[in-house]
Amino acid sequence: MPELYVNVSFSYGDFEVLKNAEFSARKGELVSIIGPNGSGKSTLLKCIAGILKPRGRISYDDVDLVNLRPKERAKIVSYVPQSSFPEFSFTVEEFVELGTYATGGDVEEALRMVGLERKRKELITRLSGGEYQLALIARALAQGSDVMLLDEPTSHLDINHTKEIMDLLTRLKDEKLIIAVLHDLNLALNYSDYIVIIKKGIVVWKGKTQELPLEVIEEVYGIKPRFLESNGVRVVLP
Ligand SMILES: Nc1ncnc2c1ncn2[C@@H]1O[C@H](COP(=O)(O)OP(=O)(O)OP(=O)(O)O)[C@@H](O)[C@H]1O
Repeated sequence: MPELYVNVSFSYGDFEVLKNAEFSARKGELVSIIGPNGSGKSTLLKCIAGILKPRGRISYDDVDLVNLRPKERAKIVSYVPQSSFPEFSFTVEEFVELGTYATGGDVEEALRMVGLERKRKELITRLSGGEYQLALIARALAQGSDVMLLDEPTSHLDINHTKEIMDLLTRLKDEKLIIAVLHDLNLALNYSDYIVIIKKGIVVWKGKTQELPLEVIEEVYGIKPRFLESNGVRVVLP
């Protein structure tokens, strides 16, 4: 399976946010990036997406992504930003079509995969938060890229829509590498195959989800959470 390899450093001015942040992941995996607020998770995602230019190496299937032209990179990586209220009154269909600019991807298929076919003529400003998140994912899907990056795809969503998004990502990983920044540790523990934990710009732990020692969570977040474990489901309570 094609592999994404990341080993990057990045500074905003003099402030070094990422320090040789390194991990690798393969197509077919759902990877969660977790860590305390301000640890550099969004910055790492933006580096992989090509929005920020880091020092170091990012490659997919041995293709160097850091120096790839944006249009070429868009064929490999798509990015779903943190959801905020839409600024333009596109219809759902027009909005998803934006994703096809670089790659000529398939709007119909993207709408179908997220279940928004019947809302295609609706203005995105009239969608609910959950539907808008699906539209953002559809726009990224329309790029047809192998790697999909998502920054907090379930923030502001209720448990029903959170499940819908996580189940969707679980289906999508069959044909993609999905990397999501998540704040909710329980989603990370129960949906992802692989976890990358960042603290102060350093990858302090990475590995298969079931191998994550819960003490690492104590160390990283500096608290003593309560842990419950039942039938292979692990839950962390503050
Ligand atoms: N454009 C910017 N200019 C300067 N500093 C920035 C900029 N964007 C982020 N930072 C700083 O870089 C650090 C990492 O930010 P980043 O958003 O990557 O963290 P994060 O782990 O995603 O945080 P959160 O969990 O709170 O969303 C923070 O200290 C933040 O204040």
